[in-house]
Amino acid sequence: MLKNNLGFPRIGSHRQLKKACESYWSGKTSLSELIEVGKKIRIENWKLQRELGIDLIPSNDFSFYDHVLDHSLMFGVIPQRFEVLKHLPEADQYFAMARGYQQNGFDLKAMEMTKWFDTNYHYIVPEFTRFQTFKLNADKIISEFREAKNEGIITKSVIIGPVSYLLLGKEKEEGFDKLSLLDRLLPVYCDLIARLVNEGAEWIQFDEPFLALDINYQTKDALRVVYQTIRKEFPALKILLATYFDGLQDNILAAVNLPICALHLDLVRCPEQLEEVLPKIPEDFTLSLGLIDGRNIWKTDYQKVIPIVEKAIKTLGTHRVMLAPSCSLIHTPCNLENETKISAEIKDWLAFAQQKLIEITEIYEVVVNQKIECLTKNQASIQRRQTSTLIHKPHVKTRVAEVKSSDLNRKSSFLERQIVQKDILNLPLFPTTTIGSFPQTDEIRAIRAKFKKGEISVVQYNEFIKLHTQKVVVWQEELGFDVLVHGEFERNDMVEYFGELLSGFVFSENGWVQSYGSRCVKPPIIFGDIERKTAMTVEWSKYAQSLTQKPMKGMLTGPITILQWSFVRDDQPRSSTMMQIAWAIRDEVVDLEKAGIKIIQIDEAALREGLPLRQTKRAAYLKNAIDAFRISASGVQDETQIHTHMCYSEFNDIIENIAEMDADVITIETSRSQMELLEAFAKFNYPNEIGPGVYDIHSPRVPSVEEMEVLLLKAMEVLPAQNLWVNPDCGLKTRKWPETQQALRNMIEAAHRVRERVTEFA
Ligand SMILES: Nc1nc2c(c(=O)[nH]1)N[C@@H](CNc1ccc(C(=O)N[C@@H](CCC(=O)N[C@@H](CCC(=O)N[C@@H](CCC(=O)O)C(=O)O)C(=O)O)C(=O)O)cc1)CN2
Ligand code: MET
Ligand SMILES: [Zn+2]
Repeated sequence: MLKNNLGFPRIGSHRQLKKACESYWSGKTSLSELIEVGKKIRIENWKLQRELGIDLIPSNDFSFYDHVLDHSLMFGVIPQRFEVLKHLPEADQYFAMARGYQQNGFDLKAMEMTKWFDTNYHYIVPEFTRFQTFKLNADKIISEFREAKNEGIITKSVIIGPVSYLLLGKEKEEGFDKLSLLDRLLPVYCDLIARLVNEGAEWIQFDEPFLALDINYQTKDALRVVYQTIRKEFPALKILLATYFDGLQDNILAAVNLPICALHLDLVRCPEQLEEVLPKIPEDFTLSLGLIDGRNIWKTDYQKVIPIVEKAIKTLGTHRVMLAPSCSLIHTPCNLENETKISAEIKDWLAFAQQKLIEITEIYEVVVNQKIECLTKNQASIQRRQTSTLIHKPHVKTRVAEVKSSDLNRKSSFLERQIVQKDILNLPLFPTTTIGSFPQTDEIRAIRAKFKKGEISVVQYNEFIKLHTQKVVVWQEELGFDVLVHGEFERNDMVEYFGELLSGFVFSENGWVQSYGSRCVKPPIIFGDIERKTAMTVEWSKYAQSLTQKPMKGMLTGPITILQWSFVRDDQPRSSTMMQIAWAIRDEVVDLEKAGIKIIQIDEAALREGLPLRQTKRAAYLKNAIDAFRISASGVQDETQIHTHMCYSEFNDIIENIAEMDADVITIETSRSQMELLEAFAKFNYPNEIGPGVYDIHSPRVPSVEEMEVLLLKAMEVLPAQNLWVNPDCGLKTRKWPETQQALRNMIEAAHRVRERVTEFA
């Protein structure tokens, strides 16, 4: 029974990779220093996994920015516009594709970025053209394989399977289907495999997560062709095909009929599938049981898992079963041992990536070597959690249980509210605003770190934050914004900040998880019933409003997003936890209104991401999610304008649900995709107001006045001008000040130009 790992966090246990990348980008360190940091992380990870007893240790799970972009480079899928950078070191071309490039007279937009399935990880979307060609560049994967081999480890290279790689991409021209590129891509995969086999590879892991999604017969056919071809060319190769994030369901036959050696199943997301898959598994086929949750941080209950392992063994025999995490461990933090502040009682309930690998070994020991003490120890923890007095608060549960329909509805319809709001707010056509945060400078982070360490007092810290808030308010007024924000300088992260103020959460010091590129998050851990202890944002919003006559937006994170970006307790339905958060946010919204705040934004950046991958589960999720948002937003008078914000939202398929949220204004991501999304809003006759992002804030590139004007004109073609707002795609916390100032100045100018045009027409 092999112990199989699908992927290990690559950022380093103390975010070494983040620091090294950012330092290289800012010109402070050399490329060779960056490469060295990467190498060190990889070698540490491999050695660690070997020490922990993992048999199938992954390689090529490392990436300097994103593993999908690595594949695009590996296959020469480089958009034409980056050709002009051919003279640069490959690393710089790579980072240019990820981040855009605005130097030395060049001005290249970054490639699109989107969510990796239902996670908070973002990948760079491959861009395919009709006549797309592929050319192998296997340097990275081969050199990583060799690196590990030098350490005496024959790794299992991890690659995205050809079908999933194509499906992850986007057709940049009309009139072709990306799957039709398979004929040209497959030979290049075969060349790649040949190279790996030549180096001594035994196992290769092909990730085909789409097999766990709703796919059509063409896709199943493509999978068949791919793996038959590979099998034919490499009869001795051990192909492990990994699926994750959901169950195979109607794709079971398609999967088990593939000529592969091993199939990995996510038995955390879909434990039911085992029953159906087991009898269909062909002879000599190994099953990798994904039993350790790669998407959460709770200790595995061995008593629940071991019978599953035994069942698989009974049908297949020990040698045809593997133990594994449910998916790659990049979605969990590295090491619980680095936590010093989580109370001993709660720490006892948790497992981070490293501990999850230990769990695999322990389960193996219990099953194979009857090492019962591992089980006994595990059961004691599980029981301590179940009986802990920290978790349950009856009054919270009661409040959530007693929802009335009036709790879910604003007092009047949108059209009625719009009239009173227009009257009170008196905003011009195309009102300008931003999404909330302004640059979180190193200075601000350093001061917060000092405050957290107790080196400065709360008074000193608050004075410092107030000063920055005041500066940004003055600056927005000077620039001519219509609706202002306070900048969110007091927040470490839009979810962690609220978690810290609510009960039922704990926090790690080092529990970082990669979100995109060098950006990481430290998801709070929800262990118990959630309650608002005191007002969370009112003082900051009141202070910011006191500095200006213009409306100051109150800024909150919504229940869906707080849930989605936390590690959520697994002892009650997620929807119950979401409703508890919804009530806490509602109380805050009402308090903001009482404090004189006229516009309140409730960010639901993660609404789309939380959407189940399988169609059949979507309606139930959406019902709960929309209810939760409505509970949080409906406590106010008609006069109070509720905004919501979503980023990276491919929500063509859920536009009706977005309308049901009934936010007075929604701001959304659209700039990287050139307003493509708006057609969905137009087709649906979306009734409420919309701010389509015209400035892509995920890139340091400064957009010109003209290009934002063009985007606004495009928006006007499909949506009524009186419903349009002008704003960036998302918050500005990750940006630097100079580019932010320039870009926003251009944005305001673009809004003015469009206003003039419209008045000329009128
Ligand atoms: N949770 C979440 N998910 C999200 C987003 C988001 O904003 N939050 N946005 C979307 C895009 N994803 C993003 C993810 C992370 C960041 C981001 O900026 N992360 C920061 C960390 C934010 C943070 O927690 N900051 C803390 C800790 C900062 C820190 O690194 N402190 C230093 C100490 C500082 C010093 O002494 O100088 C350290 O610990 O080493 C703070 O400000 O207090 C980063 O990677 O740099 C942005 C967008 C989608 N998903
Ligand atoms: N209000 C938040 C901000 O501006 C919304 C971000 S969505 C990831 O940073
Ligand atoms: Zn956003």
